[in-house]
Amino acid sequence: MGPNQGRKARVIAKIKGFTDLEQEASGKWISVHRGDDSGPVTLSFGDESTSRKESYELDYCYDRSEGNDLIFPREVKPLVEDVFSGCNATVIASGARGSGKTFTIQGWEAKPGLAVLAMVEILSMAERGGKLISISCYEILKDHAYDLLDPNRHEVLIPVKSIEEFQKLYFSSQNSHKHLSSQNSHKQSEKMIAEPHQRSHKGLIIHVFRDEQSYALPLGKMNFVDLSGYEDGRKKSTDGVNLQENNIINKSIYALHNVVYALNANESHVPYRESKLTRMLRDSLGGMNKILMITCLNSSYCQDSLYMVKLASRSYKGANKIIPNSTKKTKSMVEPTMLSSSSKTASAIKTKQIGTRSRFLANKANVKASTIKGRKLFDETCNSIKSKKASQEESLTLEIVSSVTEHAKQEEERQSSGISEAVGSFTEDHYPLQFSSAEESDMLVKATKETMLPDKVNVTDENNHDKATPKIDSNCEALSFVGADSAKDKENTLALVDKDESKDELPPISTRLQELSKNLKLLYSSTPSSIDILSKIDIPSKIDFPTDSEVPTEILEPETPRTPEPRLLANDKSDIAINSCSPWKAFSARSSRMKNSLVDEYLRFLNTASNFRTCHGQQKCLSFRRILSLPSASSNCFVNSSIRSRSPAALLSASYRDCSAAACAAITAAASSSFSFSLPLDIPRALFCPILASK
Ligand SMILES: Nc1ncnc2c1ncn2[C@@H]1O[C@H](COP(=O)(O)OP(=O)(O)OP(=O)(O)O)[C@@H](O)[C@H]1O
Repeated sequence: MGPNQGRKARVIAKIKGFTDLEQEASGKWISVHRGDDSGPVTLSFGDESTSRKESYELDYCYDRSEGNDLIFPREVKPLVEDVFSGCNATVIASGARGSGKTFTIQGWEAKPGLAVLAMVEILSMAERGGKLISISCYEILKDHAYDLLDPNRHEVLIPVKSIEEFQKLYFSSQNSHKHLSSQNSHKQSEKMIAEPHQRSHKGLIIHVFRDEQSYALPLGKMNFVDLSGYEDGRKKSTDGVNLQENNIINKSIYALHNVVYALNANESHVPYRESKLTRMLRDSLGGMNKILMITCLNSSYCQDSLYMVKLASRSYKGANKIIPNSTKKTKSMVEPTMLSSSSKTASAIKTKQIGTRSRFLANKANVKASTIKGRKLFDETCNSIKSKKASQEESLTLEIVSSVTEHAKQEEERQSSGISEAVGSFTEDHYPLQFSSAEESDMLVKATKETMLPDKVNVTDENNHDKATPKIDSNCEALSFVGADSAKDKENTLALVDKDESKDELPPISTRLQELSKNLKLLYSSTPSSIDILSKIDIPSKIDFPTDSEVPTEILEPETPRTPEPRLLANDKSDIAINSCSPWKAFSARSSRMKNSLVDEYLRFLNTASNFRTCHGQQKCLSFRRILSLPSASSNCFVNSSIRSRSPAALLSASYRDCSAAACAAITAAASSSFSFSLPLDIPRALFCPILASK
């Protein structure tokens, strides 16, 4: 409804209707001050017992008496229409425990939730337009994604033709998660059964397909996410959910808000990699896609609701980004998890680590500050078990770090190394791989150690280019590693690695970082955003390229560090920096050698993406052209398998987003011949030859 003033996400609240009990027990603690009907609104919280008054601004707030029948036509129906025009839309309900998230998203038969109302609308629109609909449901439990519709947890899309069918699938899937999860292990199964309210994030994806041919490549899709309730970590858990689980749940909530904040603030860096959920939703959150964040608020006094509205308000404003535990200012947001532990061992370890880290940072901050920022040294993963003492020490450390970092920033600006942007944007925005296990992170640390050595990051060495490329990748991955429980330890390890290296009389870290920065810049300069567009280049008119509006903006940005061939970077003479307007033009402007190389690389990629299967396990013929003209084709239709096994479909769409625009252009050009191919992919190089010859 109301204008979003250029922001990507609309952030609203819904105050849960009073139950009889609540009405008796407490007065009205939330007041909504509306200007006009389109918002924004100010929410005031008055807690009579503490005479506390706080106000927060949001796009809009639905009061107790305003239900889904009002919210749907005003907020969700327009998003359904967007989905049919090729956008993805995401509706997220977050809030404290029992604040009405499930009521809002799912509802029940007599009072359907927004997802059900959306499905009714989508089905009737699909019927009118001859479209196909499928759904998939997933659950994120302890940062692992599970498919709720498949007992074997393989990715599955269920075609849906009627609302009855949908309700049967959807409601049973929402109830099936305990059963499904219980298959994990006997032990866990017992636990699940014993805990009737096991907390997990639940998501529904409604995919809209143009026709049968495009099955597996949705025209658009609509996500509904029921985010488990935020819970103050200091409180004794009421449902057996332990502190660690609480932290994981809260971490996803922070991560999602950080992403929404970054999108609303139009930040160049969007921290999608902070949680499994944000990684999964990634292709539905950026670009032209739509987001509706609904913060559900308890109708009677609830401290957790207050935390949630603070988060929502920050996301709304796109200011004061929440980096839990990173500054004194944001400390209140993470206090619950910081202060709740009584583990002395953990405290001692933590204290030691903090000491080491603070000493390290004090010594190295003037050269490492931007890298630290890129790695989110103090994200919520640091809010692990610790004692009060440890948290006090940490806050002291944080103050030190924050001032040192500030100093380092200034220093860094003087040196204009540019490493921050390079590392930051490579690592999180543009690198979709996930590293969640301790082994993976160990490998990454090892890789980082190797790649930090300047003699091993010689991207200009023609002979070594094959070796150099993966090392640069590993380096970026390692630097970006955040989110796993061991992140902090790994960061400390990194610190020690640096320290040890300096003992061996290697060049100082500043020199090495500069070297790395230089190399990253070289990589950047090879990507199409910085390639001169030769306007005179003759583009064959028969080629049917995606229009600029069809091409996601990400494509035009410097993306995955994997794609460019270092050997070519050094030799390609056309590195003249002008922003490109389309991948094709960027590609055309390249030397034939570069084109050849990119095509080779892309073919290699596609040809290794074998065993592509549709949701029903049957190989299908897909129009290559369609894949390309639908760049937003979603990996989320394979959402779970993309997380677990990186299905070729997910890889394919990810590659379209993330590989260099030039490589995409090669494919786009090839697609102009409208050929189709059967998967598993085996694309002969000959397909590209005419295009290369014509250039
Ligand atoms: N708008 C509303 N009007 C009246 N009752 C409501 C409303 N929303 C929720 N409730 C009731 O409040 C209770 C909690 O709601 P719900 O289960 O939707 O909360 P939740 O946030 O999903 O909880 P959890 O965090 O445990 O998943 C339910 O009994 C539900 O029927």
